[in-house]
Amino acid sequence: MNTKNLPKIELHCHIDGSIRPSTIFELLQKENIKVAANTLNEFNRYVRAPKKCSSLIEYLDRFEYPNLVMQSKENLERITFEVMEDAAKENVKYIELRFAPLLHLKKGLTFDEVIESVLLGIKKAQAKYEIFGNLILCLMRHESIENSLSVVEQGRKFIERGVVAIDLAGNEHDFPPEIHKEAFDRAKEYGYHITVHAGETGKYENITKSIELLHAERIGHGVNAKDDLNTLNSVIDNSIALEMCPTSNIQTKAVDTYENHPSKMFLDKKVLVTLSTDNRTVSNVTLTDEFNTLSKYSNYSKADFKQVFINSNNASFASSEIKLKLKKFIDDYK
Ligand SMILES: O=c1[nH]cnc2c1ncn2[C@H]1C[C@H](O)[C@@H](CO)O1
Ligand SMILES: [Zn+2]
Repeated sequence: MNTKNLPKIELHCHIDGSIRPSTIFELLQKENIKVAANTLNEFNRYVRAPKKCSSLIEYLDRFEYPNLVMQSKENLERITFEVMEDAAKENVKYIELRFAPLLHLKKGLTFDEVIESVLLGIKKAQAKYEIFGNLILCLMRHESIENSLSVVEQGRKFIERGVVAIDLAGNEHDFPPEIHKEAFDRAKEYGYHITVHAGETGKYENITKSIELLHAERIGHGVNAKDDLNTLNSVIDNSIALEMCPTSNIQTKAVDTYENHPSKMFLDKKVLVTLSTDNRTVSNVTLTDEFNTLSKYSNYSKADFKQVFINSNNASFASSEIKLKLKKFIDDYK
């Protein structure tokens, strides 16, 4: 099966975890920022996580250098364009990119400038390639509720202009979902879609909490639903799509091996499984790589990948017009 040619949809891709290492290295040098490496080869290990980290916390360490070069309009636009370009070149037809806007205000950009630069990168990539994109704003678990509310408030004017949803990301182990409930109540009121990282390396209870308290329509990862039947049933009964990212899950120790990753078992139980990279650079994967790994270790067939496309399209936060265009890609694929 040629998985590269398969039309694909990616719903869970962090911009800051998906910048080309060569771009990060180039921009750090251009901006005279000290780097602990002399060559790109040496630099790679600072932005790519080991195959197995000690925990999600070690994985999240790899976002330090990317953040340093995401503090200007030009860089934000270029980086976003390149992530879309890389995705388009492996037949991703629609991508929902995400990032945490408050992490990009360190060198004087305003919130609006940050969002506008990223949206411009998306727009330029859409003009050049056969790919559509939308943007999800991440609230960070360790940050204050005031900061979360401020993202929801300031992002509001960008709904319908490319911003489609609010997410909760970061250290799940120490910061349960309910801390940010007020921000998610407000997000729902304002008409954002909602997705929440849950059941990645935290407790499976975070999945039902995210659905019931934070109004999640989709769950980022959700692997821990394998450990509790009531949780899995709640995912199925509420038609919650899971944004599953196998390689990232192994790195963060959410799952021990590819063979034990639950995505195929969930798919066979009619869970709305979708597949993504999470972080193309930090996890050193493309979506094609993920598909190849799944066909090797989890026995995914072409029909399974088509079902994943259909699930992803239905669960996407795209307009009905875009969804219709995307449907045609899979209907036409033989
Ligand atoms: O897999 C993840 N789990 C939780 N948080 C994550 C993951 N990958 C990236 N992040 C965090 C680090 C980024 O700086 C932030 C926004 O993209 O989201
Ligand atoms: Zn993620």
